[in-house]
Amino acid sequence: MKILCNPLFFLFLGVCLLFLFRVFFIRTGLIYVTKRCWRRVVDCFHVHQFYRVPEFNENMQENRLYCKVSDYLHSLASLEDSDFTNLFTGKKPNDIVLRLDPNQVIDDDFLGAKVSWINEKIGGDKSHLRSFVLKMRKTDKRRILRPYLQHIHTISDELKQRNGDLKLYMNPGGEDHNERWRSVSFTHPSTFETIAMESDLKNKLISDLESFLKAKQYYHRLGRVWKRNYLLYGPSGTGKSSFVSAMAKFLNYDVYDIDLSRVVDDSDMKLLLLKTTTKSVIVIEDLDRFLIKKSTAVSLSGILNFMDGILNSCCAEERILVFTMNCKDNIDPAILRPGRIDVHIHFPLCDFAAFKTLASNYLGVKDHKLFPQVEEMFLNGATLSPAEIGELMIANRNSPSRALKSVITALQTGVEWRRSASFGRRLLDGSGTRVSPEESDNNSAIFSAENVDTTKDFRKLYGLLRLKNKKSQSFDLSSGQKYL
Ligand SMILES: Nc1ncnc2c1ncn2[C@@H]1O[C@H](COP(=O)(O)OP(=O)(O)OP(=O)(O)O)[C@@H](O)[C@H]1O
Ligand SMILES: [Mg+2]
Repeated sequence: MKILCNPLFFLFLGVCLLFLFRVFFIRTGLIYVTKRCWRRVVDCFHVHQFYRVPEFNENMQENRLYCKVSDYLHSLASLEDSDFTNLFTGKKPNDIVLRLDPNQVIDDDFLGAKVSWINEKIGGDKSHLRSFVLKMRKTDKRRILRPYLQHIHTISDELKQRNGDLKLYMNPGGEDHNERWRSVSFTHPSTFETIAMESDLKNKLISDLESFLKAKQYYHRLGRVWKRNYLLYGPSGTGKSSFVSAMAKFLNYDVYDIDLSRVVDDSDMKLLLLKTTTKSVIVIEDLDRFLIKKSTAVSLSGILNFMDGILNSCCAEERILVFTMNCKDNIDPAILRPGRIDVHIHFPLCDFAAFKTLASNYLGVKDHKLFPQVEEMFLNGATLSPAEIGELMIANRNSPSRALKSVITALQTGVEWRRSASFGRRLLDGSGTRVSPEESDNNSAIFSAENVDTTKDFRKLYGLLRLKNKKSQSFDLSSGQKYL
């Protein structure tokens, strides 16, 4: 009984009880319920302000801020405290990425103020419309709103820069107007370093892109839309698509790849454009094929309007438009006039300088005793596309000598191949460009631009070459052609 009168006993009992409470609260998770209730109580004494960041604006264009907020929130450690998150595999095989489930709340602190975000799905479960809603105390609003939004911009830009997280958007076509663009991560490995191209030209193009990036005020002063149109033209397998990737990576822009065969009409094309975002490279590949064969539902004036930027003036700016073609000879001059195309870039077949870049990139060889022989062959007019040479080098990457020998054989073969092809009709123009389908349709299917990709032909040829090499060192082109 005496012990009950001892204050130390009560102190000890109190500590024990507190400890047990704590263990009980943490073990059972009641701590979270308590925290939440406490927060609700505190919230009752504050007036809040809400800001919605919808995924699309009233023109149904993607809201860039939504993407930035999404990137920012998904980088927060407090994402793990959210009640419901989805788990996905990341870029690396063992990476696990957390994604907020709809209608979940995520908390954040900024300059001592507490804010929360709700990942809302507008219009029920079947809806595609999403938004983030920011909730902050009115008393904090004036102090933190602007710096907080600026902070989100900065962090999301840094994240994008660090992760190289670019997106490739494709138009799937079809009826679903909410899904004009479908995106995947843009992982094309080409950069300006890996592209074999005359170094002066490459440097000029890089500085052209750099000066475009700095020219916002200049374009606005002239009353022009801040955009630049490039035409990349040259034979198949010379690096046009790879160059687009290099541009996008250099600029850190997303890529919108418009498949003209899936565009239903001119207004569909307009809507596609309206739904592209600023800081993007918009690409139309093989424009010559669509124009010559008229295999797209988009009219010439639809394409011209797009190139002029009349439509773009009502959309976001800071964008690059790129058109690729195999040959621009038969193209309506209206398409190519200055203003519609700002920069024309020719992608030729390989010369010796480009070959050396490829040898260095693919084989790690800067010099070799077979180089003079290869150089002589180029000087004598032999040539292949960089894609063709790249294929041979990849196939023989373990033995540079074998790779170079196979390139020499292929160069010889290529000369004979092209010579034999030119007996009947001219199939290649001066720069090695394939002629149009109309010009070549009486010739063998091998050279028909619409059916045959030179690279694929060459792979078949090369497959044959390897088979034959096992039996004998010589390669009979005429017999090879029978198999093509
Ligand atoms: N100039 C080059 N430098 C380095 N690699 C190249 C070059 N040209 C082509 N290649 C390689 O060849 C392959 C095909 O190139 P790419 O797709 O860029 O050619 P393309 O000109 O777009 O052809 P197409 O007209 O058929 O679309 C790629 O894997 C690329 O790495
Ligand atoms: Mg291409």
